[in-house]
Amino acid sequence: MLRVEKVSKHFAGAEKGTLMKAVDEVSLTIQQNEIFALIGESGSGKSTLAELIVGLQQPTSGLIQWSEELRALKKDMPASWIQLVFQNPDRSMNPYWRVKDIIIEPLCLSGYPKRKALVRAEELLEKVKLSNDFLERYPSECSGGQKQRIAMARALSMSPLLLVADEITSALDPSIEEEILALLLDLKRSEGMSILYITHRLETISGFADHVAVMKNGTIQEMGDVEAVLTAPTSEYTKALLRASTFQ
Ligand SMILES: Nc1ncnc2c1ncn2[C@@H]1O[C@H](COP(=O)(O)OP(=O)(O)OP(=O)(O)O)[C@@H](O)[C@H]1O
Repeated sequence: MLRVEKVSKHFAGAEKGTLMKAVDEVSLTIQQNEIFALIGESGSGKSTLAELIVGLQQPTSGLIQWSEELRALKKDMPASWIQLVFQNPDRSMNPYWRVKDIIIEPLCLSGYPKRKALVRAEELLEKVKLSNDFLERYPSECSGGQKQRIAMARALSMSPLLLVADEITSALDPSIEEEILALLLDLKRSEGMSILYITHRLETISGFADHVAVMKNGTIQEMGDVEAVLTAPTSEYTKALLRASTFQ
């Protein structure tokens, strides 16, 4: 569905004349209706790759392309086909707005009449398993897990083909993290979308993601079917990550 081909993002390094290769010649394909996990330690290049995919940064070289069928469907790819949810939902929420206004903003910006958008907001809250009374709340009246659900409802309002979830459970308690992962699985099934799930926690992806790419220093060390990578890793780096995680 979305092909990332030999994509690099280089920055000027700390020392004069050096390069920081945040992402270096990364290639991967995200299929329709799959959860693709991107795993790696802090600084491995996950967020930079996510921002390249979403279009928030431009690659130094390489290509990021929708499949031919999708390109044929729409000549110019609308940015709304990819939505991003961050680790910190407060980054994308105006604290002075009620939840209903936060959720309907992308719809209204794309020309949806407000009354229709409000009806849609109720449906979206239902999809992320929050009751209607959240519509009138402010973000400060919601927990971290509830705010992540609201951020997801807002992202879903644009019916994305790909949802990029960047460390969205890192700041949550393990039980809330489990609930959010179950919700993502549900959404993959009900909405038929793909999810790029970025995390440094290898132990969260078993039984959840379909494919995984393991990143280190801007490059992919290993990639494949999740259960195969977790049970029979081939790279020394993945083996070390597995030893350090609580995954058995
Ligand atoms: N604008 C920039 N200028 C220079 N270096 C950058 C820039 N953005 C990122 N980097 C560097 O690129 C590397 C990858 O950063 P990135 O944020 O993608 O890693 P990450 O795996 O997402 O880490 P984390 O899990 O901590 O967010 C890091 O060494 C970072 O310091």
